[in-house]
Amino acid sequence: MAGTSERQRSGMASDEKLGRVTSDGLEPITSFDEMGLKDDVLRGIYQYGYEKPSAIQQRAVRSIIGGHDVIAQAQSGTGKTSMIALSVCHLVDTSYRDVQALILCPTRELAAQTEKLILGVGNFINIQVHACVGGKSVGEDIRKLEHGVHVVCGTPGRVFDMIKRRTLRTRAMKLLVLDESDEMLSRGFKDQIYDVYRYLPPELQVCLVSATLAHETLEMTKKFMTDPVRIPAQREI
Ligand SMILES: Nc1ncnc2c1ncn2[C@@H]1O[C@H](COP(=O)(O)OP(=O)(O)OP(=O)(O)O)[C@@H](O)[C@H]1O
Repeated sequence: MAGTSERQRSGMASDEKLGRVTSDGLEPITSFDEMGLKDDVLRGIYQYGYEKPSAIQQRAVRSIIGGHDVIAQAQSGTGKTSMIALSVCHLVDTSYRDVQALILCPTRELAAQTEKLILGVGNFINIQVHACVGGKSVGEDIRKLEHGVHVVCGTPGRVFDMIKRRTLRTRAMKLLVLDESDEMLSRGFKDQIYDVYRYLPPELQVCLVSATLAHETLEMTKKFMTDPVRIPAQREI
């Protein structure tokens, strides 16, 4: 998307292996106030108890909410799920009830945690979110999705099932997040991720969060992303 101008301004380097991917020159933003987040999302963040963004949040949120495709290298426990939650809360327009953001996760637990964080941070924007995961009642998924939600987080198999049934409508989707994509691939979700992707609109922002960037993850970034901004791994939260 508008990634080029940001890169040009900050004089970022390209990385041969990842193509036109950047890393250097993204100044950390050390306060949530400075990120350009909607006021009601900021209120939600502070009410949730966060005072200062973690290292990955300081580096990645601006690019995500600025509409860029982003590759964020982040381990568990670095605040990456909260980063996804607050970015999604900012990007979704809750004045209409279509699914605008889809977050694919490797496990049911991570999908549930993501749902909880979105509801927490989104407390003042009346955001509706549904965790769509295997092992839970299909009837409940259908009921929730037909009632209308802004965000779906889920495991690739169940999400694809809901898309095929046309219960999960993809027409208004503007953001796809692949959380722990290395883990999703190692759990054998590759085909389902590609199946889901084929149903999404072409004008789609894609963010990928992964601790490592394995060969298959790089392949996905090439297929799904345009000029991504890359945020390298950070050591501390
Ligand atoms: N900016 C922040 N300030 C204070 N605590 C935070 C902040 N961001 C995240 N946390 C807390 O740190 C812990 C890990 O955060 P989060 O779940 O967002 O990260 P994660 O990298 O996805 O980790 P995990 O995989 O362990 O859930 C949580 O307890 C969360 O509430």
